[in-house]
Amino acid sequence: MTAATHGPGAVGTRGPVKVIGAGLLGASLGLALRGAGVEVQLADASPQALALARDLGAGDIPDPADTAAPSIVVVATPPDVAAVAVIEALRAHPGAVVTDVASVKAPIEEEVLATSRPAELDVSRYVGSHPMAGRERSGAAAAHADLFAGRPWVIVPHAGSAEDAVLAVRTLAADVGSAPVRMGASEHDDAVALVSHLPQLAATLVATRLVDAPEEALALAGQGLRDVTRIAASDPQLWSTILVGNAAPVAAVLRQLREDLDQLLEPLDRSAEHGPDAPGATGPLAQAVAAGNRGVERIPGKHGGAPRRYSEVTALVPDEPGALARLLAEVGEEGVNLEDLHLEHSAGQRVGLARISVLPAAAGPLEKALERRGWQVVAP
Ligand SMILES: NC(=O)c1ccc[n+]([C@@H]2O[C@H](COP(=O)([O-])OP(=O)(O)OC[C@H]3O[C@@H](n4cnc5c(N)ncnc54)[C@H](O)[C@@H]3O)[C@@H](O)[C@H]2O)c1
Ligand SMILES: O=C(O)C(=O)C[C@]1(C(=O)O)C=C[C@@H](O)C=C1
Repeated sequence: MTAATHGPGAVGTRGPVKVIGAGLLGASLGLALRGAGVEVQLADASPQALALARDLGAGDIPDPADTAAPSIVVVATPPDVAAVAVIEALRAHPGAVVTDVASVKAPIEEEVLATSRPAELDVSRYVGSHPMAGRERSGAAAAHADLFAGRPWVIVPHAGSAEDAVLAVRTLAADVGSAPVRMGASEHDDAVALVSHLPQLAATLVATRLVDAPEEALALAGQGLRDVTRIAASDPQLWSTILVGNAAPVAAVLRQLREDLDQLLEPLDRSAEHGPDAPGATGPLAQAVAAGNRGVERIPGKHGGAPRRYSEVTALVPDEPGALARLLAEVGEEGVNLEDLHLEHSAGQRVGLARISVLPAAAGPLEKALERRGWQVVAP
């Protein structure tokens, strides 16, 4: 795995950084910045959330009477309260650059610019942003310092953002291992409707089909179902706020999906009625799957470069404490970089399947090495 930070001394961000909203995103940022030697001040509307983030090492809770002025304030609250928090931060910290990490950008930008009177508030210090990094769990307990490593971080200046403020947010993103990408707010919102909000809803809809499914069917679930439903476990409150914030672009991509669904139903209904050899049934289905092949090929590799295929090495892991940690440690001892990891548990089995993604050249030697070390390696 890639280290999130470059260690103390190699970062450009001048602290302290104040993080408002110490949940998954805020605490992960705090952990990454502190790992890089940057001072982090935490704030949260929930005293318990704040204490948890502090206890996990994401930052300090400064004494208001004795606090150094932050150079950057990062608002990591839910999107519906982000604009108000940005405005309050611009007022409370007149020397600071202020950014937010909310998943939608245009409504927040509009609210900040509309609410602010330029005479009393310097909105040139506000630059919206959005790290394309996260997970299906909320709160500081799910945070980790590597969250941003290798992921795009969208920098979304408004027309009046000062270039030195843009640079400060870019530097912050780069300091936690992200790749900064500059975009306008609407361009960003259209893009995430397709690459983030549509997948969330697709996963949600597929998982919803499981709610009343028979236990016997669920017991057969394999990696395919797990691959497409991981993010269906996301926080309903956060996601409903994201979706209403980006309603028009999300509705537009959902309508396209509905058209695709209707086109799939036609050959299926024909086959169901006239049998699998019915004229005009197989062709459209093959075309639909082939179109998906072309789409998936276009998803960039995890470091934002060209798509790159990894090879999978699959090992059986006994369901006992420490077994997975031992396997991963041994992969490291073999000098192999773990590109990704999926765990599969079969109902009623006392073993799990650990699917380890590695560079293709490393797969064969790793399989042999793991077998030598006593692991049972199975065909992927
Ligand atoms: N979860 C993801 O995968 C992800 C990824 C990228 C960006 N984001 C964005 O990051 C932001 C935070 O998401 P999260 O997943 O960390 O949520 P979270 O629920 O884990 O954390 C949000 C925190 O904000 C606090 N909070 C709420 N209102 C507040 C207020 N008015 N002032 C101060 N604190 C307040 C909450 O108590 C909570 O601790 C959201 O805007 C979200 O759209 C989330
Ligand atoms: O990996 C995940 O769990 C995510 O879904 C993270 C994800 C995404 O869609 O990529 C989700 C929402 C955020 O706004 C940014 C990142």
